[in-house]
Amino acid sequence: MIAYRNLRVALLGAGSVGAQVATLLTEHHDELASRVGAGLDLIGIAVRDVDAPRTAPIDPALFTTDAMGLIESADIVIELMGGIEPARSYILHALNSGADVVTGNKALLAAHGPELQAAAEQVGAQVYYEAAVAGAIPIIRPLRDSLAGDRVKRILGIVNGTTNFILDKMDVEGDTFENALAVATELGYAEADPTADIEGYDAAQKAAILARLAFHTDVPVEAVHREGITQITAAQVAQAQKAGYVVKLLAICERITDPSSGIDGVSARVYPALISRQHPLAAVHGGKNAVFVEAEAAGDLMFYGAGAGGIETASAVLGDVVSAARRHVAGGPGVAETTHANLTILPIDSVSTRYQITLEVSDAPGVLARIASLFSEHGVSVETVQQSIASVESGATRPDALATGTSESSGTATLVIVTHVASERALSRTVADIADQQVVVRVESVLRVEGA
Ligand SMILES: NC(=O)C1=CN([C@@H]2O[C@H](COP(=O)(O)OP(=O)(O)OC[C@H]3O[C@@H](n4cnc5c(N)ncnc54)[C@H](O)[C@@H]3O)[C@@H](O)[C@H]2O)C=CC1
Ligand SMILES: N[C@@H](CC=O)C(=O)O
Ligand code: NA
Repeated sequence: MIAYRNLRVALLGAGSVGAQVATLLTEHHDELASRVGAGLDLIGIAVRDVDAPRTAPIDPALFTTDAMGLIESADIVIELMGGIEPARSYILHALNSGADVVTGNKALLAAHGPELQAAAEQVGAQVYYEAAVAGAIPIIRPLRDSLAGDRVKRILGIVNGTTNFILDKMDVEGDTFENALAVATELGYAEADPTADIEGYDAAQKAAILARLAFHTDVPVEAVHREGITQITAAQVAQAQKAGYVVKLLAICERITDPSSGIDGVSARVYPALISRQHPLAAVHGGKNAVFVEAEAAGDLMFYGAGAGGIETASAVLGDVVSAARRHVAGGPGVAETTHANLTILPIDSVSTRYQITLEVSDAPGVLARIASLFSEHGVSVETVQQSIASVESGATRPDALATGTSESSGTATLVIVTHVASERALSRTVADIADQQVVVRVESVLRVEGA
């Protein structure tokens, strides 16, 4: 039985996600009302242009350009416009007007999360943002609530659908980067400016949000080390495949200790990395996302599903709307988010991981021994070395002459070296010294190997 008055819901933005939220709120009105114990009435949708053509069947009477007026009449405000302003001002206005806020705006949360949380706390309201990380996948609540009694050690996340789609198409179909990006954009995965996806900004925003929840520490998005996928070539993807790896853009949030200073802290970083084809994240194809959480007591957990897409993301938004509505009905404060741990955010130099280094070197006796000695001088232990040798006449490859030092060729060879865990500092010094060697034609790539 529904005893509580109907709750007034305002929606800001009617794009890919907003239009789906409006449709679901309307079509599922009675079902949602019985779950919440109160009707959820969509009272208006703030848009830029009330006459713009819409693909979703939404009552045109709901559209308004008066966002502030709409916010002031609402119990729950759903922000799905994206961007920093006016979204930030609208959300602050909503909180100060006593409304709870639901948003999917990771760019805003990564840049102004602490300000919004403080504003919510001050008035006893709450900001809900399950849609902001990994779309439909429940990951905010699991980190904030389900794992609140555990200690998270590390998160490895595929949190950007666009880049996973591109890398997967290059891996599975041998597609080009450009073509795969065009398809991802057509499917509605990419941000309005896809630079946010392919240069890793979107994943870095999500990493900042995840690290904050996992380690109870504010993590400014500027402190997240970020590398995108634009430097990844078809040749690297093919070589990874041959070696039993797959290239994925990973967001990594980890408790680490700096090997030089001994400072204990948090690393948040985004880069394309190799992971073994045996790792569960290797099976995340297309635009799907997955977040692999390693916790002290729970062990390994993986959260998998649709990280992007209008209707899929609308599911996460509606879940938050129901939570907000239930809190209105039941009363009481919002769920606390703590940042009391206040850990140091460590730079990329403090990280230790495994690496794959690909070199083009002179095909001459003694070269391998020289390269190996440089790794050893810097304390970087080598796990495997593979080589192929380009024939000067044909350009074809033949295996292994360089290892035995028997080649008389004046051509070049490709060396693929995988290290054991080494510090980023030691590795970059090693690579700098290698690049200075006369026998080294070029350092083709240095990729981190994650997931061990
Ligand atoms: N599309 C997706 O798969 C996902 C999107 N998100 C996030 O959800 C939010 C919405 O994303 P989309 O729906 O994809 O974006 P979109 O670009 O399709 O829709 C945004 C809508 O807001 C409108 N808008 C912008 N500024 C406005 C203003 N000042 N007043 C009124 N309307 C305004 C735009 O005209 C547009 O119709 C973003 O923060 C995005 O990062 C999160 C997870 C997945
Ligand atoms: N552009 C993003 C959309 C969801 O956050 C992505 O590709 O994952
Ligand atoms: Na989510």
